[in-house]
Amino acid sequence: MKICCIGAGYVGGPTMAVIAIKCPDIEVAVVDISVPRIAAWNSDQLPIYEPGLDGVVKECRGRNLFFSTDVEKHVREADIVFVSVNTPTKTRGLGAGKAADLTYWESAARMIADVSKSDKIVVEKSTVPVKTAEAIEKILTHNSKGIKFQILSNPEFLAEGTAIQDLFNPDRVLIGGRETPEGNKAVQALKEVYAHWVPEERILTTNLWSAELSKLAANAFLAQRISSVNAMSALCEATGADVTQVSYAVGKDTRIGPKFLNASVGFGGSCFQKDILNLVYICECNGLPEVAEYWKQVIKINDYQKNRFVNRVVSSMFNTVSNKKIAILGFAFKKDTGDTRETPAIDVCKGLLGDKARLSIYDPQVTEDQVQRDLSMNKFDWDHPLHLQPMSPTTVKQVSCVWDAYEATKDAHGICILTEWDEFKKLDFKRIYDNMQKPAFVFDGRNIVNADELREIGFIVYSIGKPLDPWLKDLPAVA
Ligand SMILES: NC(=O)C1=CN([C@@H]2O[C@H](COP(=O)(O)OP(=O)(O)OC[C@H]3O[C@@H](n4cnc5c(N)ncnc54)[C@H](O)[C@@H]3O)[C@@H](O)[C@H]2O)C=CC1
Ligand SMILES: O=C(O)[C@H]1O[C@H](OP(=O)(O)OP(=O)(O)OC[C@H]2O[C@@H](n3ccc(=O)[nH]c3=O)[C@H](O)[C@@H]2O)[C@H](O)[C@@H](O)[C@@H]1O
Repeated sequence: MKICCIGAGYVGGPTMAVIAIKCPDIEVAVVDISVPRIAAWNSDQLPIYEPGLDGVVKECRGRNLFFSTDVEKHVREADIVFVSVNTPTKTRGLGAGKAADLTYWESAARMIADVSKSDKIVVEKSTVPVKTAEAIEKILTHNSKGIKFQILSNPEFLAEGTAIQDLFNPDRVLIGGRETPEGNKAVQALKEVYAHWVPEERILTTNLWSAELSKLAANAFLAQRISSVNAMSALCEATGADVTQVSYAVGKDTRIGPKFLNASVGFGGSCFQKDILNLVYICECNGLPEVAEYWKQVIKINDYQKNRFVNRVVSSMFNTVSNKKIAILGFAFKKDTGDTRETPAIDVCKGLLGDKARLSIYDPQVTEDQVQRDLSMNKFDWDHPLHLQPMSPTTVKQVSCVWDAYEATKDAHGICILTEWDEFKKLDFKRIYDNMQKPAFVFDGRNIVNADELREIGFIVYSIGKPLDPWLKDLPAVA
């Protein structure tokens, strides 16, 4: 059997590498229109940082895993074609700011129809609006020259930073297909691929629309938990409760569970916001404004949390950060990834720059070039293939990036911790304090420092959702 995956990104690359390592009898080709991305997959410096990925790729690359820009050849030869291309939020026209832009999906589908010479199973791996399979089916069958295509929905649930362990040991694999004999056969064929390593009871099969909607629903529920705990964090600060204690107590209820209840400066990542906006749009299109409004609130609270954080920083520092050096520790949207798509750090940095701060940024996995791109890019432009993203000629002058947390914090007035990298927990804060301007502030957007210890050293500390430092008590949290 031959598998081809269109789109060698955060999903396509790791997912196919794991299929290749677990299924030595299957030949897997990952193809992409981006020449540098494929070159990187074929080099020692993979295009994405993901713990454990290097080892998996090294073991099967050149054996039964291939990365190529020859998209048409590999699609033509494949029995199963996964499509894992970008599905960004539309920035123009109908549904702008909400609906999914299916440009890349449609062009992939048309290309599949053009080059195919044998029947194929086409698998939606990208996250798409519910009912997309119907549109894809139409594109394929109207251009098929008699070739038969079966469309399956097989959404991906991996999280970045833990992608390899998530793929090795998934909570579930979801496969949706048409409820016809041909549809069932296609579902069975894909099920057999996963059955190489996933226990049968964890492979769920549903109809197409349930599979498509379950992916949007899962991301909406996960993001909703974070917005719920973040909303509580604001109330904790106002009342003297401690959000970590509240989360622990709430999560002990087995019906709620302990995971995904960490208050933060806000959730980021390429999907939560995009997928919820997409869900909101679908609800509106289906005449369900109340349901749309309900999910919109998850995004609103996330934006509120990021704003609230910036306002805390500015109001604590005598209501101005103009020309003050602020150290930003962490820029990626979470630890163990270099991904900065929709990271809360972008909004926080933009907020501080709006108040004329000077920023010194350190993230162990993010380059200066990436930070500059992110800070000068328009909303949602980041989610297009790299070579199609508009290049901004301007650099943000008040921003510099360094490769060391001590360098970033030297002479700074304040520190904002925006990613929970493990190395930040082990920093020598006494040394940092001695080299900072006084009073020295720490704003912990991830609740990773020991606030009491830092206060002992002399810092004024703000931790999300924790009882406030006396310094902060009478200052307005929201300007
Ligand atoms: N990043 C994540 O953790 C997850 C992402 N998803 C979904 O998976 C999809 C892909 O996401 P990522 O892998 O993060 O995106 P990505 O941007 O890392 O990768 C997408 C790749 O597709 C390529 N591409 C676009 N159009 C193409 C075409 N017509 N032919 C060949 N290649 C093409 C791009 O050059 C790019 O390399 C999205 O729909 C996303 O919502 C789902 C679960 C997890
Ligand atoms: O569709 C997707 O793209 C993926 O989106 C998320 O995965 P990911 O965005 O990679 O990472 P998460 O671990 O979910 O974190 C998302 C954001 O929420 C934040 N977060 C997470 C958990 C928490 O308790 N608090 C919190 O603020 C993280 O710091 C991060 O900014 C989902 O967890 C995956 O199941 C899904 O496949």
